[in-house]
Amino acid sequence: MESVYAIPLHNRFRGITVREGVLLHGPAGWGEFCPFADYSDAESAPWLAAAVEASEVGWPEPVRDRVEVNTTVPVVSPERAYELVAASGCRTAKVKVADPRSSLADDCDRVAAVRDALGPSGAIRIDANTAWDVDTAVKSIRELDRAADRLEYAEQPCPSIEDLAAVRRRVDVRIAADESIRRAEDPLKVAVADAADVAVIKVAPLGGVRRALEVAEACGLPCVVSSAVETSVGLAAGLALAGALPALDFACGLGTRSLLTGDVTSEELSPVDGYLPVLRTAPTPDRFDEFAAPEETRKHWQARLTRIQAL
Ligand SMILES: O=C(O)CCC(=O)c1ccccc1C(=O)O
Ligand SMILES: [Mg+2]
Repeated sequence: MESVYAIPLHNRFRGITVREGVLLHGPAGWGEFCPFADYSDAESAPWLAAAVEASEVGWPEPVRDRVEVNTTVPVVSPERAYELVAASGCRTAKVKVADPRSSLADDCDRVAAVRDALGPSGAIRIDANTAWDVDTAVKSIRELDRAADRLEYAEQPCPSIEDLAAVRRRVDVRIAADESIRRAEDPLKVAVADAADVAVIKVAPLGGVRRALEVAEACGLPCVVSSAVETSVGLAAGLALAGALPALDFACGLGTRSLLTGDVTSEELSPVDGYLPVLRTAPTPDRFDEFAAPEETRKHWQARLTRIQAL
């Protein structure tokens, strides 16, 4: 059984305004298949493996029952950033920076507003999604570190591992690797230990909770589990991973439910006081029906699913 959803976002995120995907049901429960539109079939195959693991196999036993999460701040005005962070209840915020629509000065203003909202005990991390070259990264990270009155880490400032390592040698802010791991040809083989202080681990692009646990172990760094902005069905897979990691030293990027205008279930995984429970969720008809995708979208996803199953 399959169900295709289409849920608008509150703000543009990663260039998209509507999140789409398919929910798959099997003997182990519900899984979510939602590679972004620009992902090739080959790159989408691990996303399907993750959804099949969720619905057919299930996940390892967790070692904790709740996970601290960050709130995620898209490219919005400082006023809006302040409101989002204040309303989140989280003590850690991740701020998207280096977007084509915002200058370094805009990013500094947004980060300063987030510091105001969190207070001095909060933690602020930034995510540049590979936007900078080494020199721009060094300059920008130093300025943002000042504007934030200390950054916890800077996520993927540059595209290549070599450039991450070069930036890491020149700034005293921790560096986190995300795209370097999740878009790697063989995530089990990427040596990020000299290039990063933190590994961002995502269930779907790595092919499931078990496979992500292997990648986490192989990289030998403290891990942050992040979402791909899934519904609460997909977020539960991230929570299963965060719940099963032997050590969890940083807040996870799983507080993304609030980026979507709705959910497919009434058992929503929205953080309370900065924490999410390690729970599984199933879609509920009352909520799913509101976001059931139109016919054309359903056909598109059915075709995509069939092609990737045949790989
Ligand atoms: O980590 C978070 O706080 C949210 C997840 C997030 O930022 C993200 C979501 C979808 C695609 C890419 C990314 C990213 O971390 O780059
Ligand atoms: Mg990232």
